[in-house]
Amino acid sequence: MTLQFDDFVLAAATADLGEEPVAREHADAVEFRMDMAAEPLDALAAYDGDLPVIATNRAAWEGGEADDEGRLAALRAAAEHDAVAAVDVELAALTGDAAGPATADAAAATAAHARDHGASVIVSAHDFERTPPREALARLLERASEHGDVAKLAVTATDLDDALRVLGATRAAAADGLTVATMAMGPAGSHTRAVAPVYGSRIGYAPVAPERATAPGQYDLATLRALVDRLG
Ligand SMILES: O=C1C[C@@](O)(C(=O)O)C[C@@H](O)[C@@H]1O
Repeated sequence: MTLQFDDFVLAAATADLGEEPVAREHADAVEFRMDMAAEPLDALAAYDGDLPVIATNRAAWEGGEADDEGRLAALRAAAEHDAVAAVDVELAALTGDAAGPATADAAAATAAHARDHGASVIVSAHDFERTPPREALARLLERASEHGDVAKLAVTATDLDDALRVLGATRAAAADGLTVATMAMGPAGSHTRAVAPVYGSRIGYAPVAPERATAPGQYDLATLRALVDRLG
């Protein structure tokens, strides 16, 4: 399966691919949080859903639950499944900033392997504490774009000025021709999940049920679908 990201893609974020049938009504894709799943590669092998899968194996150092040991190898194996239309690789892994040069090589090999198997590469950067200054947001989106098909930025808004900065950076990057996915985490940023697509963000993430949120401030899937459709 393929995902182009020419149009907005709403991904049901889940650790359980068994949620796909319920997600289908509202989602365009499933984000499979491999790092939060028990036997993720077995689950992918058994997957027979209709929705394309975005495979994410989020590192513990980037707010996820995966150890570095075997993390990128599992993502490479995931990319070999036909249902996997995109993989998510952390910018800090690709640059070597987080886990060193060996990880940078493995991350680049993972992105290349995904492409060889027809999967797009989403390059992501997260900040679970703050929203960096506007220039830094722009730089992160540019650097992520150099490595991937979609540059994804999820930062934490503590007030409306933070949220506005994320929307401004989204608009500027999209106007420059970058393919971006942006959102502000936390309660002050929730509305950006509905509004950022208006400014050019191409991916939204939402859990099927609010108690299974994969990040702070997410709306549930049906709510985000309704908001995005209404604003779009
Ligand atoms: O990176 C992202 C974005 C996200 O953190 C969010 O804020 O919706 C949710 C994650 O599941 C996904 O991998």
